[in-house]
Amino acid sequence: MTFTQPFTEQTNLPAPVPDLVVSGQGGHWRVERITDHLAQLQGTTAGQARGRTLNTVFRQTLPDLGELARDVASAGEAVEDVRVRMATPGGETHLMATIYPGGLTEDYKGQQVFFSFRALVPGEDRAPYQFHGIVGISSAVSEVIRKVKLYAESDASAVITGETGTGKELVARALHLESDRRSGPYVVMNCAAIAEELMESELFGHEKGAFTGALRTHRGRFERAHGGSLFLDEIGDMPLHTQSKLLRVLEERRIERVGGEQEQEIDVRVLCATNVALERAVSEGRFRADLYHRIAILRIQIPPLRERIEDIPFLVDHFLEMFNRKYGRVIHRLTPEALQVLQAYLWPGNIRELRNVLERVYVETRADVIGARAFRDWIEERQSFAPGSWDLDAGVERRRNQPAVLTPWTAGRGTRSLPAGGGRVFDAELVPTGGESGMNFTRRRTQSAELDEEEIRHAYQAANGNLAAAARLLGVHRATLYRYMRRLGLRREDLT
Ligand SMILES: Nc1ncnc2c1ncn2[C@@H]1O[C@H](COP(=O)(O)OP(=O)(O)OP(=O)(O)O)[C@@H](O)[C@H]1O
Repeated sequence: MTFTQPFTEQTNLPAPVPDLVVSGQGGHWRVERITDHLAQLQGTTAGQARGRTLNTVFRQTLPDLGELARDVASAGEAVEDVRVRMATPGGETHLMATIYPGGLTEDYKGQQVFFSFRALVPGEDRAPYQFHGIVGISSAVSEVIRKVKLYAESDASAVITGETGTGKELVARALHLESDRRSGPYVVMNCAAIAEELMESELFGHEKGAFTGALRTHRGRFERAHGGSLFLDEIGDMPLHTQSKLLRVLEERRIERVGGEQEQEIDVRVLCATNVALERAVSEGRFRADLYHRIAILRIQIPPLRERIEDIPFLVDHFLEMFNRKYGRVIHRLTPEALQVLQAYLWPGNIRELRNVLERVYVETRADVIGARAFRDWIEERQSFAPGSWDLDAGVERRRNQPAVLTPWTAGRGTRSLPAGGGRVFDAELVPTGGESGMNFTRRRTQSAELDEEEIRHAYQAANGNLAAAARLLGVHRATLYRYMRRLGLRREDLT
């Protein structure tokens, strides 16, 4: 299928010919032109779509088309081959987009942005992204990579947010390696791992005798990162007085060692990561608002692994290759059943946890394929240590028509109460049915784990109409609550 169809009305557009032209200012985009083909994909016609706001024509895309338009308009440069997941009236479709800036609108008040889309070519739909060690197939990973490429050209500070183990440091390193600073040093400092009283000397260095125990002159991380990038991990844990000093350094581009009398110029790009919401820390007075605005000029959000379980098979292959090199053996793959077990887990520790579990199972396995049974001990530990880590729906939903693979050793344990922030213990009762070495299981939902309309309504009202809060009250992930609502045909209006 060729997606792009030339516009008849306009002949002098740069190649490739756009399927969509939007114009706007201040982040509000309207559809100027659209091909019939693309409009039909959204259940409308080109005539009806023209003049409407972008997000009423394209209700749900990942990445968001408006955000792509904004990035391209402000950078003034085209971005090629962005994989876009697009909700359509009949389901969803994946397309490759090229987006390029189109200059000012006729009234000089706004900007135009062009999109051209193409269908994925065979092979492209299954080839994972591999970018400075970042592996994945999901639109979320594609979006992260797109932002890294875009932000690598800037020298502004960036904040990378995401739960623990989602790959924030990997992304920071990729930002450094993609930037003009790649041949300079890349220095890391974890703010949570350094005692408060040592933090300033770690960052800015100290002179000999500056304080008791300062036996030698010490170069700080800023000095060591001169000409390169400094990655400040867990910036949310930085004490307030150090935040003030950091802000001054970022503004003046000069540092002074603790106990020193001379300032020196530094040329460092600061990249930060946090797994706490900095906005909340600002509103609670734990993080300086001015520093927040200074460092959060560019932001990259990495979604948790449970929201992109399609990445799991590719991450598994990536880690198996890594362990094959490390241990000098060859394990080819996981069985589909083993993959299903991994995809049903909520991964509170995200990709780090996945890598660690795989390494343990790798070391314990003598065969060249790893089956579901190999994960038995780990699952048992997880069940007792962190109940609430399994959302069997998450793994099951994308593989409708296949039996869910669960584990016999967890069967019939029922629902327990939750740790803070956790989900339910089991969303299902686990029933062995034979299969791979007796390891195939069908899923049977337990009474207590099933959410019904009344329970959802109750939680929704108790949470004052906030679905995320209602999900927390119910002890399920927000995505799980949405799934239940869809399944029960419930809309928000039905819950009031
Ligand atoms: N997309 C990915 N592809 C391959 N490996 C990944 C990916 N994301 C993370 N990893 C690996 O997972 C592990 C954890 O990643 P990383 O240390 O970057 O996470 P983090 O978000 O910085 O964690 P924390 O918040 O705990 O510091 C690393 O071994 C990293 O290489």
